[in-house]
Order: sequence, then C-alpha cells, then structure tokens
Amino acid sequence: MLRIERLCAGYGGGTVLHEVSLDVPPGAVQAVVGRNGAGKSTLVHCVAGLVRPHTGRIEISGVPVAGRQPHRVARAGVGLVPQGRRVFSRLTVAEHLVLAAAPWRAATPGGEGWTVARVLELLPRLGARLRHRGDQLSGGEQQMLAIARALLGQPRVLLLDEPCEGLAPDLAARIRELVGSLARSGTTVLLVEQQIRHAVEIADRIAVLEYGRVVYDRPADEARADPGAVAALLSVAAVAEPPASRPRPGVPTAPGPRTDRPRQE
Ligand SMILES: Nc1ncnc2c1ncn2[C@@H]1O[C@H](COP(=O)(O)OP(=O)(O)OP(=O)(O)O)[C@@H](O)[C@H]1O
Repeated sequence: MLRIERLCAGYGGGTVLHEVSLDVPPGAVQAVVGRNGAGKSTLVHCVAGLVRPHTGRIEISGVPVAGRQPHRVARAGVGLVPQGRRVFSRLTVAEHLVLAAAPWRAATPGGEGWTVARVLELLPRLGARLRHRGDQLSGGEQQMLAIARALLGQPRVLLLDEPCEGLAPDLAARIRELVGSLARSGTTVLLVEQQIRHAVEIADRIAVLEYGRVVYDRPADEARADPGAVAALLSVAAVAEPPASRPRPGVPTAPGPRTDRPRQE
C-alpha cells in the first residue's frame, strides 16, 4: 500500500534522510521511532508532498507520488495529521470540519467514505465542541480535530506525526486506541512516535530512524519480546556526537556525518 524505496531528502543542499526504505501493507501500522532530529517529520513530509525528495521512490498502491504537490498526494489517498496539530485558532470545530469535507463532498456527492456525521460518531467529544474555536480546545480535543480533518480527506494511508505528544496519559491512550481501530478497519498507518513503549502498543512493525537511516525494522512482536534491543538503539542514538566520529558497538552500520544545513523556511 505504502512503499518507500531508498528515499534521500534534506534541506538547503544537506541530506537528512539516507536511503530510507519501508514497506507498509494495507491496514498495517508502521511505527517510526527515533530521537529528536532523527528525520521522522522529514520522512512524513516527503510522503505528504511537503518536502521534495532528492532521490528515491514513494508509492501509494503502486502509484508513484514522490515529488508531487501535496494536494495531488492527498488525492492519491494520503492524509496527514501534522506534529503540533496545526488547527486554526480562530475557526470553530464546525468550520474546520466543513472546510475539510468540502472538496471531497464535491467529488463524491453520494457521501461515500468519511462524512462529518461519521467522524463525529467516531469522535463524539468533538460533537460537543462544534462551536468552540481552535484556541478554546484542549490539546486532546485539538488532536481529535486534526485526526477528524485528515479523515475527511478520505485517506487510505494516514500519516500521524507524534499524535500523543503533550497529551495526558489517558487521552494519549484514547488516541492510540483510535489509531488502532482505524487500522483494523483498513486504513494504513505510518505513525511517528518518540516513545517506543507507546509505539509497540499498536504497531505491527517498528522502525528506528537514527541520523536519517533505518537502523532497525522488525515486526512489533519481536520488539515486544525484546524491548531492550530497541531501547538500546534509541539510547545509543541519543548520544549527541555524530556517529561517523565515534563508532559504537552493537549498532548497525554507522551513518555518515550530519551535514550542517542552513534552515530553509
Ligand atoms: N525546514 C527545514 N529546514 C532546514 N532543516 C530542517 C528543516 N526541518 C527540519 N530540519 C532539520 O532536519 C533534521 C531532521 O528534522 P526532523 O524534524 O525531520 O526530525 P524529527 O525526528 O522529526 O525530530 P523531532 O522528534 O524533534 O520532531 C534536523 O536536523 C532539523 O533541524
């Protein structure tokens, strides 16, 4: 369903992602975990069309989408729940939903797929907040709104960038449950998480990204059976020094040095 092949990408001439490959079958949850700056959001942004890859392939059900404009990637069936939710502070919940539903309602007048009513059934808490503005919502409600907005784009592949960041444990658990249920109903999920213990709860497969390279990609059952292996990779990845200058035992192939990248805004 979602295939990423030897993807290289970065900013301002520097490279952040080095030959990243992932293969996510329909209805599976692929978690991508890694430390701050490992390249997780860059990967998600490449798939969503927000960052143009240098090289490599991204396919949705066999259709190449790498380098396409975000709206065309969305049309190919990709929905993004961005890090930090990015809801509009001055728009109400109802306005967010109507705006998100409009283009797709025009395309499928029969109301197939996700409708506002179906989304509110799934997320009843939003129904009780329809007149609230984005800046009047709690973090959990904003996250639910961000998910609702993505669902109204009728995604077959849902990209979630740290959806539980900053949420109270019970709300974070509710969001994970929700993501798990979406996958069980057939949506393919690419889930970015910093916390491996959260990712293993719902993922079918876990990949660890370190300095823009996939250094671990195994079924989540294996990670559950041996959480120490992934935790060790993550704690090793926490060392600030560039790996090329300091080879570390037990870590797969050391990636190249990080290049200094001017920020591209
Ligand atoms: N727009 C940009 N311009 C230049 N460099 C960027 C840009 N966005 C990200 N980077 C750099 O790319 C690298 C990877 O960043 P990215 O946001 O993909 O990491 P991440 O794993 O998602 O981190 P976090 O967990 O902190 O969100 C970092 O060194 C970051 O500074």
